[in-house]
Amino acid sequence: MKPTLVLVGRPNVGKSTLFNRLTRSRDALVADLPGLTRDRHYGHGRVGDRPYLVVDTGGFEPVAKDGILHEMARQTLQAVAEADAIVFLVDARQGLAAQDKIIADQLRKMGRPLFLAVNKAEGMRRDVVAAEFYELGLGDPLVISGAHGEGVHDLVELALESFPLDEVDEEEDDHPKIAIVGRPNVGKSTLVNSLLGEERVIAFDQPGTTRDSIYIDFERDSKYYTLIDTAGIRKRGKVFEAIEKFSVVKTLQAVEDANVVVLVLDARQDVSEQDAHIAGFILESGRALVVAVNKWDDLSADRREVVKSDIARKLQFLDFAKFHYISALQGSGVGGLFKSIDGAYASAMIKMPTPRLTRILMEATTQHQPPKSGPFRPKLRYAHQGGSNPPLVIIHGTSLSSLSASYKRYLESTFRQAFELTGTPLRVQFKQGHNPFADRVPAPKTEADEKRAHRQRRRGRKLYG
Ligand SMILES: Nc1nc2c(ncn2[C@@H]2O[C@H](COP(=O)(O)OP(=O)(O)OP(=O)(O)O)[C@@H](O)[C@H]2O)c(=O)[nH]1
Ligand SMILES: Nc1nc2c(ncn2[C@@H]2O[C@H](COP(=O)(O)OP(=O)(O)OP(=O)(O)O)[C@@H](O)[C@H]2O)c(=O)[nH]1
Repeated sequence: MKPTLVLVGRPNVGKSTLFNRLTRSRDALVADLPGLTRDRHYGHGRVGDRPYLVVDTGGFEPVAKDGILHEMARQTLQAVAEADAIVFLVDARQGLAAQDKIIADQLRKMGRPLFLAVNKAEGMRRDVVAAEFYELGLGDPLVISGAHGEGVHDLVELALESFPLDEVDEEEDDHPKIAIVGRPNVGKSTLVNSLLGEERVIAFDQPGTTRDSIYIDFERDSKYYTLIDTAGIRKRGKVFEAIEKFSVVKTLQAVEDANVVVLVLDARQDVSEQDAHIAGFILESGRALVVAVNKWDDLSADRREVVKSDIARKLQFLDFAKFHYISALQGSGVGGLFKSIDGAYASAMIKMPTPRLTRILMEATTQHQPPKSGPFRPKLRYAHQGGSNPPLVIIHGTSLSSLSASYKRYLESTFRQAFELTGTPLRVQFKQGHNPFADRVPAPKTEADEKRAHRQRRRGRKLYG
């Protein structure tokens, strides 16, 4: 599982600036999609060959006793408690604030690995900046500038140092691993009950046994599925109960771990910022997706039309996914949900043979040539599959850097149609072949090579000259 870094600190210390820097490389992947919020709080980061997840906890007001700030503080504390490493940001320019001490006290109690980062320190002397923050008793302050990227790499490397690199899970299961996610109160537990309640649950740990077992295997219509548990689901009598409430960190990790994500929305409420953040994260992760708009029973007929179009507009960037309008409470629409889960899983795991991919590519370029850019026309030579879940198509050729975004989209949708993909993103990558002429006369590398090449040229002249 990827380690999760959680950024905490009082408002305005530079958390979102740092967050953006840490997740920036992935941003390009999902940039400019209509409806996708730019102001995100969850994302993917990578340092060297180490991937990790980042959570920006937003403005943290630890003293709020009730209301929305209190609720935010509660969720922040939970994210912090579940973090693999906490990065606590303070502001070098403002110096040590009273609120920093309150937050530090709370964080210390969590017993998680904790890194104190003194931010906005560009152009300042490290030792001078660090000095006053020793008082927090959190060890050596790490002096950084999120805006300028100074010290950021070292900070992340240090924070991730003690986590083993994820070994790649080679063993491929042949059934979907499903994560059911959504913000608090949309009906996830009710849906889980309607799924598991009537189905044969194959392995289920009874109350009181290990809290770490997060996979629940079940069978439905003679097919196997694994549910990734985000809320510590336990069986009590006839029903299943969630022992924990909504958990950001577990949600993110479940999405990473799943093949297919079921995003649950509440039809009675507008698509919220939190819905959009979770949706954006799912998109970025590349997982297959089915959207379940829940509590549909509670809506009048004309209200339903309004809600449908509103959701479609706001979540336009998820248009590759199937949307289902369900009632978890009444168990209606759940069968259809499973059809889409199966379809999305099959699409996500599809095998695309090189000859077929290349043939589709050739047909596509014959129908529409890639437009010339400058003196060269991009030449697309062949395509092969580079991965699954999401399926990745790698196209090789020359002058590929001048391919336009719209031409890339054309290719993507051609592959998507040819393989009838549903419910999964498809990624297309372009690999520039090397210049074929450069390979003909390899450049001499050593003095001995140079002499050998010289001899060969002379011999060649004698023979043919
Ligand atoms: N000089 C300097 N300014 C910075 C740096 N990082 C962030 N800032 C500035 O600090 C201000 C707050 O930055 P944000 O990233 O929005 O801070 P935040 O902690 O996310 O704030 P909240 O969302 O209110 O919690 C902005 O004006 C940033 O431009 C830095 O490394 N150096
Ligand atoms: N009308 C209606 N109410 C529903 C439906 N599904 C769930 N609810 C109600 O919505 C409320 C929240 O449902 P939960 O299943 O606890 O929601 P959750 O997403 O698991 O909530 P957290 O555990 O807080 O993340 C409960 O009162 C449910 O009875 C539905 O299909 N229709």
